[in-house]
Amino acid sequence: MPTTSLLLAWQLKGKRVLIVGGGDVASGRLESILAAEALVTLISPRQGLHSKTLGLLQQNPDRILYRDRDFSATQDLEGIDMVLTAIDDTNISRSICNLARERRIPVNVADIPPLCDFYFGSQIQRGNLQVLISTNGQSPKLANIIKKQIESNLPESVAKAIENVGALRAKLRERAPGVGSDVGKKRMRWMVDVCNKWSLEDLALLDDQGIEKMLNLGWEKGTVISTSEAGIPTSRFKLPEYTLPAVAGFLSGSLITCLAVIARRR
Ligand SMILES: C[C@@]1(CC(=O)O)C2=NC(=C\c3[nH]c(c(CCC(=O)O)c3CC(=O)O)Cc3[nH]c(c(CC(=O)O)c3CCC(=O)O)/C=C3\N/C(=C\2)[C@@H](CCC(=O)O)[C@]3(C)CC(=O)O)/[C@H]1CCC(=O)O
Ligand SMILES: NC(=O)c1ccc[n+]([C@@H]2O[C@H](COP(=O)([O-])OP(=O)(O)OC[C@H]3O[C@@H](n4cnc5c(N)ncnc54)[C@H](O)[C@@H]3O)[C@@H](O)[C@H]2O)c1
Repeated sequence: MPTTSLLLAWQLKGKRVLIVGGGDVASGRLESILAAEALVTLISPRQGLHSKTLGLLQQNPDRILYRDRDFSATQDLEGIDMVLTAIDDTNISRSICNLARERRIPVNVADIPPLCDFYFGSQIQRGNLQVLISTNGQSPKLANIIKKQIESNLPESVAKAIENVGALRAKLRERAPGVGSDVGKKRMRWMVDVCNKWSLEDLALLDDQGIEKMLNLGWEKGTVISTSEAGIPTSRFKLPEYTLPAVAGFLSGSLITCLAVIARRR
């Protein structure tokens, strides 16, 4: 078995991230870092900025501290929690990496694995769902292809189901607060039962009234109610997505066979 990476969901909100470079790759890094609500320092001469980097700079003037110059010195690393470089000069990248490591600041140098404390991966995002595909540095392009395969198999309802379960959990915590206590154990058991009993499609249909019913009629009595008890239409008898193409395929196949038989008889 290969040595693996530790995959985590890094909470960057309010942390300061330094991005060195403003080209195509840096623009992707910048977009992801802004989505994580980090504070960004971007160092890159204006004339080399990619149009996407420029657009993000213009849209987020309060969240990006922009320096229109090359990376200069150790002062650029003061107060920084994470360093990302995406420049086309390996020697400068190596020296920035060394400076960051001396200060124990995690660093990623795009495309140079030995200079990375962590790798980026191919990402799927659907609302609060994030999936990271990493090939452990072996093949970024395959990571991108695998991402598309996973994406095409994700149910439509997944983002909504996650959002609704998040709302249910928040309401449950208001009703039964406390951490690490017996009520905490009961809460967790009940949430596990809800997620096991209700399908993703059903959870995606849950509304505020349904949540109230689940809590009043279910949680309070130590049980999980059904979708009909919660007053939401059941999705159980929905035809699977592949039904229509399968039926169409079967019918056209039968038609072609019939025509072939008729033609042969003539
Ligand atoms: C996933 C993605 C995320 C992102 O960067 O955001 C990402 N690379 C992407 C694209 C991509 N990169 C390259 C190609 C050309 C095809 C090819 O070479 O295969 C393509 C495809 C394309 O361009 O279409 C070239 C390349 N990349 C690295 C090396 C060096 C080496 O392997 O030694 C070389 C060779 C340089 C050379 O030959 O000179 C290294 C890394 N690239 C990583 C991430 C990390 C490992 C990810 C993993 O574990 O899977 C790692 C280790 C470090 C890092 O940069 O974090 C993003 C796709 C996002 C998406 O679209 O879904
Ligand atoms: N991991 C990946 O997904 C991936 C994919 C393609 C390329 N890359 C690598 O990422 C690097 C950047 O690629 P790109 O296409 O964005 O390059 P690019 O040439 O478009 O952009 C480089 C940027 O860095 C800036 N720059 C150069 N020296 C600088 C310095 N000393 N200080 C601050 N800014 C400086 C330039 O002005 C420019 O904005 C390359 O080394 C490339 O090999 C990585």
